[in-house]
Amino acid sequence: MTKQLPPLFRDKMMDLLGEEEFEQFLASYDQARSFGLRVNTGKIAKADFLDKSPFVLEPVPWASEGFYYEEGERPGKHPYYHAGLYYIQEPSAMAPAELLQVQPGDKVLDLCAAPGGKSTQIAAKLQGEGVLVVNDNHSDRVKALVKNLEIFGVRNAVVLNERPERMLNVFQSYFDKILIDAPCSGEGMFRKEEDMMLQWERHTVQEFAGMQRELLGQAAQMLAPGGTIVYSTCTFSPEENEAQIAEFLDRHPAFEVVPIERFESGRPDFLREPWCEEDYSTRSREAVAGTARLWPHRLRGEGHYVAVLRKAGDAGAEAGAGAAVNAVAGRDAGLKASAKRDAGLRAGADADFVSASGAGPRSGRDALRGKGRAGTDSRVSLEPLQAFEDELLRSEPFADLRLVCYGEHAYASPASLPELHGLKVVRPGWYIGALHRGRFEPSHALAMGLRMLEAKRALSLDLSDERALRYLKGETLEVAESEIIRDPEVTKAAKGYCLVCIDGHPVGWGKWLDGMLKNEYPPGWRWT
Ligand SMILES: C[S@@+](CC[C@H](N)C(=O)[O-])C[C@H]1O[C@@H](n2cnc3c(N)ncnc32)[C@H](O)[C@@H]1O
Repeated sequence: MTKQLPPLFRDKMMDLLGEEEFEQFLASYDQARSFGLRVNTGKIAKADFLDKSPFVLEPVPWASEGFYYEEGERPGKHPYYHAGLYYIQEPSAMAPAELLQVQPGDKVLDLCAAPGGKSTQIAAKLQGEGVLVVNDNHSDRVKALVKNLEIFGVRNAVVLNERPERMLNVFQSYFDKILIDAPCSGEGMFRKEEDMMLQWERHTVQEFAGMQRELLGQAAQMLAPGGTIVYSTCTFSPEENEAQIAEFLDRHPAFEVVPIERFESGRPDFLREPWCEEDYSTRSREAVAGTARLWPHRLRGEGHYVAVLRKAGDAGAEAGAGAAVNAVAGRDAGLKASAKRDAGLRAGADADFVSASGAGPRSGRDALRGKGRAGTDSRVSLEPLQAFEDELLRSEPFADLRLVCYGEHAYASPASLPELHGLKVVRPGWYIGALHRGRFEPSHALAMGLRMLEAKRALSLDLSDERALRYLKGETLEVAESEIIRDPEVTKAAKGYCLVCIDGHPVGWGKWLDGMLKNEYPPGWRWT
């Protein structure tokens, strides 16, 4: 494979690394790559997953929920994948979100998020508490992002399809933590995706450097005092890495680098002609030594670069800097309800694609449960949704969220979110379902975000039950009434919607009637 590397790239790496290290670097292209998956601790405790994992797993040292699996395994072809129990992710790519040190309750922005690898990692760390805003400016890639968040069962995420400069007014100094997993020339992915080599040219590095500079400046404006930005790329070029950070520090004196100790350090010595400017301040030049390089010849993963940047601010927000960034915190608890907030109902906008073209949803006064129904300005009655909740849901999964209707579509949105005036909103929150002609049709996202115990009617198929795969293929199933799990005190009838689970993990809806389960698994998600 070394022969296929673009000659200009080889020459540049030789110049940067020097002959001896360059040989080691080059040799890595002929070595086997590593494969990784990350457990969704928003759905299952890590220990429980390891108990039932069908794969041989080995921990990724820098990611609390990350594991290597062996080449030849096919984790994407397993019912647990459809249950959202893990995400398949290249091991080095697990480092940036880990270094962001997300805590439940944080307000987090994933600025370049599609297809959502790192968004799902952040979501698991939030454990359903706080706000996750994910954005990507590419409309097709956003679809994969939405799907990955849904399969992961994320309840507190908002999905935008925006140019970051349009987000500045709404989110000025709003976020505690921001991840910029920047678009880049992808040199670190040459071994994993050989096509990347064909696209690589010297000028692409310069183009990406321009975009990265803008993204860093925009993120700085959306970050609260005391907040943290993690900047990452999957490329080696210093123009996109150390030079970005040095220039950013020179322009933003309120920021400093929080040193990362776990990996090889960033390279101030790469800040030289002909690759980079040379006139950075001493502070900035020295600071890039605290950023990190993940080299494929030094660890089991592909090439990445990561920098952790802290904005000056109040002491509370700054606590945990420094050493804390090197700790790997594992949290295996399930989704937890955060402090009760006012669940004000908003209703009214009429677009199917949820795009706040100035107006946005209108506010009503009342909450759905126990405090009334839609506000007087609503054109959509929420009664069918309430009836569904009464019939099917044991918990109050929307209690801490704000119900929002866009046309017929109901979402549960993080309550503390600012108004998203004028932004292209793909998902204003957890998609609950459609209110149509006096009926409520629960969404697949609702099923994926629930726990089996939250449903008053459920069916749990064993992994070994041939009906588990048949369900995922979209087939109608024979299901005896006695198999429908329900509390006779609460739900006497087996008839109607039922949360279908595999080994106790929700995979979708079915409708039971007279010994048959009508399959509600969405066609686009089916096992093929
Ligand atoms: C490296 S990929 C992100 C991968 C993602 N973080 C993950 O872990 O799955 C970079 C993404 O940035 C998006 N992008 C490029 N320019 C952007 C911009 N100006 N604003 C927002 N997103 C952008 C691309 O569409 C692409 O999906």
